[in-house]
Amino acid sequence: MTFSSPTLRIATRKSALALWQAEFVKAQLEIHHPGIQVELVPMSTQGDKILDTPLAKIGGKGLFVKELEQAMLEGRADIAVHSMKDVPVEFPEGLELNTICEREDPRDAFVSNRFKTIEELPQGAVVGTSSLRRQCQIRALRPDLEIRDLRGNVNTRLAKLDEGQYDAIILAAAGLIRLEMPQRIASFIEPEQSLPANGQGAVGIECRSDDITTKQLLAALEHTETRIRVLAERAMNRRLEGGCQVPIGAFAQVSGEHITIRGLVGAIDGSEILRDQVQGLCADAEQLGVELANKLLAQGADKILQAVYKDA
Ligand SMILES: NCc1[nH]cc(CCC(=O)O)c1CC(=O)O
Repeated sequence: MTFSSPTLRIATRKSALALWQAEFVKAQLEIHHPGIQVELVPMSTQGDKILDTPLAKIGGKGLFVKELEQAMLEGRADIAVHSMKDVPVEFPEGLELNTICEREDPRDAFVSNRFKTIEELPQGAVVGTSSLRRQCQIRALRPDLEIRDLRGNVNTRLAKLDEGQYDAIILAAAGLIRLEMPQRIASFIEPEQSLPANGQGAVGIECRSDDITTKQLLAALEHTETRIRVLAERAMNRRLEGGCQVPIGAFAQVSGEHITIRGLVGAIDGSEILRDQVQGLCADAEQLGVELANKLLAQGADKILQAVYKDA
């Protein structure tokens, strides 16, 4: 299909990873729709500006997406490309999460210049992560380690590791793979040790609900299996009322018509970790996510989460 319509504008954050994802969507659109004009509209979000405070303390859902959404609502951009992990579960009136692209490796990565795995770290080693989810799972595995806050985009975090501020850091494998730094991954952390965040490794595209032309263009970028998995994971988070800064893991896998979803809620100090899983048909993915959340709530997840929100 060839195009003579106006330029499609992509609102994006300016971090290397955000730009990579926006360029990826641009390239995909150009492959599927020869002749289309696509342009990036880079902007800073609140989450990019506040760099000195742990994310868990700033709170507020959608720290990294609000400015992008404003641009779409005001007609300065047509779509926004997000890491699904950072996208709030609810959308503002007039906007929708239209497309979910194929997922990259969803696992967390152990990154260190001296050690290969968490097990190899010496007693009391310093591990950098600002994610409450990663923090509680690492603490449960290795209570002796010292967890220190680590903010900034992927390159900033790597620079802090290289300066020697940490013995190891934990990052999403997807970011390192996309930024062509897979050699930085000392080892992948399996979901049994660190259950990924909902949506980790997946890219989503948001647009105005009434923009039929754009939606037709985006249809080619949709990846059905990823959508099923991510919607199941997000349904679990939504039921637990978890924003993006919570000690919650959610990870779904699909095999044929069946889906298995694993969920985790942890106390930040790793003293208590609740795990559960559900299985069923892909067609029931979101209901199963809710069911999984209910199982975790029945185990006492609400008590753990209330304590987290109170301390934040
Ligand atoms: N919270 C920041 C963020 N959002 C998405 C990714 C990685 C890429 C992805 O999950 O798609 C990262 C960095 C990280 O967690 O290491």
